[in-house]
Formats: sequence, structure tokens, C-alpha cells
Amino acid sequence: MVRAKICGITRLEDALLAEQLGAWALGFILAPGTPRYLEPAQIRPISRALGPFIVRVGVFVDTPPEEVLEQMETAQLQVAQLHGHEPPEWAEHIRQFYPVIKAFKLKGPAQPDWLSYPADALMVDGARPGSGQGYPLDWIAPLQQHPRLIIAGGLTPENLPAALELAPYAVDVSSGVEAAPRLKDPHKLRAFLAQVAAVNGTNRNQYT
Ligand SMILES: O=C(O)c1ccccc1N[C@@H]1O[C@H](COP(=O)(O)O)[C@@H](O)[C@H]1O
Repeated sequence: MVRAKICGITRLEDALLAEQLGAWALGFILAPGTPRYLEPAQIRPISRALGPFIVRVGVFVDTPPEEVLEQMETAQLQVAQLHGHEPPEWAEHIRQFYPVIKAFKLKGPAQPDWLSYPADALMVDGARPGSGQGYPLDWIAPLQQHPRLIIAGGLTPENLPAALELAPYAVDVSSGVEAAPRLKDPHKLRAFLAQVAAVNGTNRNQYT
């Protein structure tokens, strides 16, 4: 089973469409100064409009743990994704309240010691998160044994099959399913999520 997370959601209509098309999780960017940033109070109504069986993820970059917890509560999110250089102690603190995904940016092959980071899932991303920049998939090999490895970074409906062949816990996409910065493209979303459903032999899409 490979799950799909659609990240960088900024609009209610995109969130609802991704849910209808079978996404397992949606990501909201809480890193100020980045293109898809939303304030916690802007995320809250989107989160509340979603059904009970889709996971709401907050993406943070070097935000101190107490602020993460406060923003998660305001935005009504369920999983914290740490996308900066957060020390393990920060993740341990946040994990007392929420599951944590720790993202690592690949500028070369993944480092085996990342396996010991205290997180509920690990994510590998490109060097510039949210930019569509990818990396050679064999750079992931040192982490392949992790039971919950999420592949992100430069994924598109076109190159997704190569990532799915690695049978990760999940795949994660942001710019690769956009029509323009901050706006998801329904056709790309459909094409991406249909491939994940096909590899699982399931169909979570409510409308097909
Ligand atoms: O998407 C962003 O703007 C972003 C900002 C800050 C930290 C992480 C961000 N996005 C993460 O990067 C992956 C990959 O993005 P892409 O598909 O290559 O555009 C995205 O899924 C988020 O988890």
C-alpha cells in the first residue's frame, strides 16, 4: 500500500478535490516567507471542512516546539512535518502530542544516521522544498529499510511510476500538481492520484 500526500494546499476547493480523488493526507505550509504559506487561522476552516478520514499535516521549518503545538491547535492539524534542521529533542517534545514526520533535504545520497531520528515517518525531499527539484532516486537507498519512508521532491504525474516502484510508505507532491504557484491543477491531481490507486489495486476516488 502506497499512500499519497498532497502538499502546499492553500484553497478549500483544492483540499476537497484532493480528498474526493483519494488523497490520504493534505499538507499546509506554516513556514512564513515561503510561497504557499498560510496563517494557522486560514488553515482552520479548510481543516474543519474535510471529512474524518483524511490526515491534516502542518509543515514547519525550524519552528520551536511550543509554537508548533500552538499553531497545530489553532489550525486544527493532526501531524507535524519538520522540514528544517530541527534537533531531535524538538521532535521528541512534539511527539508527546502529535505524530512527527521528519523531512531531510537531499544534496547527495541519504545518510544512514537519519534512520535514528525520533520520528514516526521519514521524508526525503529535494534540496529546495516546494520547488519541484528532484534527485536521483538511488540516493534514497540508505533509508530504504525504514518502514515508513515518504518520497517527495520533484514528483509529477509523469515521473511518479519510478518512485512507486520503490514501494515507499507514501509519496508527497506539491508543485508537480499545480497549475500555478498555490493553485492545484485538477487534471494533474487526478493523474497523480489515479496512479497511486492503480498501484494499490484500489480506487478511493468518489467520482469514478
Ligand atoms: O511547498 C512548499 O512551499 C514548502 C515550503 C517549505 C517547506 C516544505 C515545502 N514543501 C514540501 O516539499 C515537498 C516537495 O515539493 P515539490 O513537490 O518538489 O514541489 C512538498 O510535498 C512539501 O512536503
